[in-house]
Amino acid sequence: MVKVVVCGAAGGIGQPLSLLLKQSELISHLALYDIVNAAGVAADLSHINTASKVTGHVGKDSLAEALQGAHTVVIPAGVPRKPGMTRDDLFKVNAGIVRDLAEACAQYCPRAFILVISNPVNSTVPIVCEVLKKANVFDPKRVFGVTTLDVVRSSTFVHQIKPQFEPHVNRITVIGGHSGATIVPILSQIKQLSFSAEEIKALTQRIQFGGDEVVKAKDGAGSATLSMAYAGARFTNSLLEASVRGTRGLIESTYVHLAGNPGAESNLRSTGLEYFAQDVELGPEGVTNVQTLPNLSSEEQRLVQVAIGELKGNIAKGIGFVANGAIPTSKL
Ligand SMILES: NC(=O)C1=CN([C@@H]2O[C@H](COP(=O)(O)OP(=O)(O)OC[C@H]3O[C@@H](n4cnc5c(N)ncnc54)[C@H](O)[C@@H]3O)[C@@H](O)[C@H]2O)C=CC1
Ligand SMILES: O=C([O-])CC(=O)C(=O)O
Repeated sequence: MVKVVVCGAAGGIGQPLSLLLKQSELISHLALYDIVNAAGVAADLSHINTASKVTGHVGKDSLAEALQGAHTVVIPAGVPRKPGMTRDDLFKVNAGIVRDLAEACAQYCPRAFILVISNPVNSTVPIVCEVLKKANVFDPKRVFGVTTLDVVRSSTFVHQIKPQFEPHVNRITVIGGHSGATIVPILSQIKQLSFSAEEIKALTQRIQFGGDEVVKAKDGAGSATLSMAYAGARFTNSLLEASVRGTRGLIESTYVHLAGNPGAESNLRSTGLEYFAQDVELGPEGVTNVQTLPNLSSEEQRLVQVAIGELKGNIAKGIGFVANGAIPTSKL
């Protein structure tokens, strides 16, 4: 039974995510932190008749109290996209928010698992890792970029064109990162069904740009929140199952720091990247094993090369932000 902290708990993702986590029997204390409204959300959730205690913490002065003793910190803090924006456009606001939260984690809960939802994930995860490295508390097994929504969408969209594919049972590996062309679903893994080249192309495109569908439909009111809360709760629950209950063999696709993670050597060599999303086995200490990349079709290999090109820049931007404290002027 552990303490889990949600940073950004009053937001569009934070509220339903906290609601879903309130249902976990592995959480004894759910601490909700935000710069606004966290007390109200906590009071509301605290009436739900599950055993966990819920506390609300509003504003920077209460961040230490929120984080102390945390087993896991989930971070959906920051601004979402509006139509016409890329995830990278969020960097100038969210980079500083995520850096400050990571600095507080380094100080108050240096051994906590940190799950990063705030976009652009391809850059915010490097920001968290660089902050923890600077503070000498970095353990690559304990920091995760939450890319589960891409996995959730993959199963759903495949089911929509192949109803015999059960979306709740069949998991599809998604590798690369979490934005547009960096999202590479490995549809060639689905051996039980056949797809035409056109179907694969359309599905891949829809999965890569699934976030845009929601941004467009919400028409200025933000991006995916409910499906993201579901995906975030799924990843958090998998990690808690593996680390608290000790369940073995739990695998999720997630964006992690490769060097220093068990099993990551071959991915490090094949991608040449410091960070990459792929299937990871979870265990008591976080990452137990980074799985070797599955066999890829020639089209998937091409997509991975495109993803690598884009990821390089995203990663460098996150690392540079922590090193220099500055946002590249071209993006201001
Ligand atoms: N990883 C993924 O797959 C996905 C990521 N996202 C990202 O999640 C983030 C949050 O999205 P929404 O919940 O829709 O946004 P939102 O605007 O509804 O909520 C964000 C919350 O963060 C809070 N916040 C702002 N600065 C903070 C700080 N310094 N400390 C703590 N809390 C702070 C705000 O007060 C607000 O309550 C966005 O960056 C969005 O792009 C969204 C969907 C999927
Ligand atoms: O599209 C966005 O900006 C939010 C997000 O990451 C997603 O829905 O996958």
